Amino acid sequence: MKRKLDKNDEPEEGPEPKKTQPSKPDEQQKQQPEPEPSFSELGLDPRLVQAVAKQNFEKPTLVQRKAIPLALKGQDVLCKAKTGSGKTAAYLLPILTSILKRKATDPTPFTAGLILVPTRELADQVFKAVEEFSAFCAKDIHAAKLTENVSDAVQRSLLANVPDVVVSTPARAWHSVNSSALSLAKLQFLVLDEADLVLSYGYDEDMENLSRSLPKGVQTIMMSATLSPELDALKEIFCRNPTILDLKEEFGAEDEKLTQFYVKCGEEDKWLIAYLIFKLQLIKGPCLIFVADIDRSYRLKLFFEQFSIRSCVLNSELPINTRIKIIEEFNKGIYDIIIASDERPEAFGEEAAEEGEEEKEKNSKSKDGQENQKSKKKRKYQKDEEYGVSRGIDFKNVAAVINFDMPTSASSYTHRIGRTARAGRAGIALSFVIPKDQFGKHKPTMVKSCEKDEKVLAKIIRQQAKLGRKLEPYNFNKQQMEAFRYRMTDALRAVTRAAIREARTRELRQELLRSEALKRYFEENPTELQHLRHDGELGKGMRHQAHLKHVPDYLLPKEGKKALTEQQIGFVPFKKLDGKDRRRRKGRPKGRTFKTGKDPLKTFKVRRKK
Ligand SMILES: Nc1ncnc2c1ncn2[C@@H]1O[C@H](COP(=O)(O)OP(=O)(O)OP(=O)(O)O)[C@@H](O)[C@H]1O
Repeated sequence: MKRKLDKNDEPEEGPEPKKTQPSKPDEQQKQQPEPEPSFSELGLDPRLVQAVAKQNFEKPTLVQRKAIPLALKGQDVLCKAKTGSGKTAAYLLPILTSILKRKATDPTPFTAGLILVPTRELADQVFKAVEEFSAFCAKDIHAAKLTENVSDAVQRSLLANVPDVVVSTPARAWHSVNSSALSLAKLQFLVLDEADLVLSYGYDEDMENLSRSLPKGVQTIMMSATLSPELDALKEIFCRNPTILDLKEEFGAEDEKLTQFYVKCGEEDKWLIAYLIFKLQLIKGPCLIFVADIDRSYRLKLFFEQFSIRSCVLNSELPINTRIKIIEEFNKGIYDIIIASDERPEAFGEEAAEEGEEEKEKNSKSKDGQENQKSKKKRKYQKDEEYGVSRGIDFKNVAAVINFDMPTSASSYTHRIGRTARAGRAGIALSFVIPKDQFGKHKPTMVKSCEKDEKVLAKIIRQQAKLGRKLEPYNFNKQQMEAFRYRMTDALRAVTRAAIREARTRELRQELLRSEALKRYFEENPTELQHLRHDGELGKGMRHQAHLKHVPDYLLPKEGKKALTEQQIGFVPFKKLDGKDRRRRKGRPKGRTFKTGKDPLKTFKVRRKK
C-alpha cells in the first residue's frame, strides 16, 4: 500500500533527528516546531557531511530531511518538491552513503547507481554534484557521465573502469547498455530526476528498454517538480510500493522571496520596456530572459547590442560544450544577461500534458501530439533533442527571470521562474503579456504563440494561487517612456531578418571553431581566454548607430529613472535574508570589453595538420 506523507509526518524509522525530551510537556512546548536535524544527524557518511559543509550548506532543506532517511532505509521514494529545493542532494547523499558503506566490506567494482536526467546540461550538473559531494572520498566513488559527444570507443573505455555511479540521459544509457558497454546486472539504485519530463522528452522507448535490463530489487527514487500523469506510468514500471512525498504545501516561507509581476503591453512596447529595464538598470543583477524561439533570441541580442547592452544567447543549436560553458560562466558572474529560447513546450506538447486536470485539454492531447510530430519534422535547423534550459538547470544567483515571450503553459512558467529565488535567495519574475486586442499589431516582430498570452496568464494566476502565490501588475509610466520610443524603433528597424540569419550563422561557426580548433590554443594561452566570452557582438555587419549607445540626460524624466515605474522593484539584493552576501564575483573580469581589442578569430592561425 502506498503511504502518503504529509508535512508533519516524519519517517517511522531510520536515523532519528535529536529531539528534546521535556519531562513535563506543557502546551507551549507541544506547539513548538520539531527541531530540524543537521546533516550529521541524518545518518550520512561523515565524508559526505564534510563535503556538504564545504559547500556551505548549513542545514538540510525540507526535501533532504524527508527523503534522505527514507532512501537510507532502502525505500522507493516518489518525491514532488518545488524547483530549487535541493532535490539533487536529497537523492545523491543517501546513495553515495550506501555505496561507501558497502565498499567498506566489499570493494568489488560494479555500477551500483544509475541516475537518469532528461537533458545533457542537467547530466553535467548532476555529475559535478557527485564529484563535489565525493570530494573527501574520491578514491572510493567513481562516477561517469554518458552524455558527451564522444565516440563509442571512448565511452566504452570510460565505462570499462566500472564507475560506481553513472549519470546519463535515458537515450545514452540505453545505447551503452545495448552495446554491452554498461552493465546494470548488479544495479542497486535508480534515480529518475525531473521524472515528469523524462517521457515528454521522448524517452519512452529507452525507458522501456532500460526497465527490461534492470535486475530485481533495484531501489528507485523519482524526483519531480510536478505530479503529472506521466509519473504514474513510470511509477508502475520502476517503483516497488513507493513512499510518496508531496511537499508542495511546505514552501511558503521560501516563496516569499520570489516576487512575480506581469506587464500587459503590445509587441513594440516589449522592446521599449526591455531597453529601458536594461539600459537604465531598473532591474539589477544577473537575468535570464526567455524568448519563444531561436531567431527571436538573436533579434533581442542584436537589439541590445545597438545600445551596448551585452548579452549571450543560449539555445539548442549551440554545441553542448558551449552551452555548458555559458551556464558555468553565468554562474561565475561573468555574464549578466542570458537570452534563452525555451523550445521544449512547443516541441513536445507540454502544454497539453501539464493541464491534465482540465478536462478539455485532456481531449485535445492526442491531437496536439500529432501536430507536434509534424512541426518537429518541419524544423529547419539541427536542434539538440536533449536540450533544456528552463528545467532543472541550477543557474546560480539569478536576480530576475524575464518572460519576454510568455511560455505556452503554466507548468513551463513554473519551471522558468524556478531558475530564480533558489536556495533561499530573493528573485523576481517579470512576464510580458500581449493583450488579445493588441496581438499582431507589429507584424515584423510578432510571435504567433503570443496570441494566447492572456489565456496562459489566467492559467498561471490560477495555478500560482493554488500555491498561495500571486502575480501583480507592474506598471510603467507610459508618458515617461515615450521619450525613448524613437531610439527603440530605430534600433529595432536595424535588426533585419538578414542580420539575424547572419548573426545566427556567425555564432554557430564561431562556437564550433572555439570548441574544437581553438581549444588547444587557449589552453596554451590562458590569458586570452577573455576572447572566449559568449556575449561578444554579433551584429558586425549591421548599421552602426553610435548615438544609441548612450542615454542622453535630456531623455530622462526630471525625477530620474525612478519616475518610469510605479513600483520600486529594481534592486534585487544577492543576499539571503540573514544579510550574508552569497554571490561570488571573484572570477569576474574587471573590464567589460576586450582589452587587446583583437578578435582572436582574426589573429589566430588555425594549425593545420601536415
Ligand atoms: N541544504 C542546502 N543548503 C543550502 N543550499 C543548498 C542546500 N541543498 C541544495 N542547495 C543548493 O540549492 C540549489 C538548488 O539545488 P538543486 O539543484 O538540487 O534543486 P532542485 O530541487 O533539484 O531544483 P530543480 O527542480 O530546478 O532541478 C543548488 O545551488 C544547491 O547547491
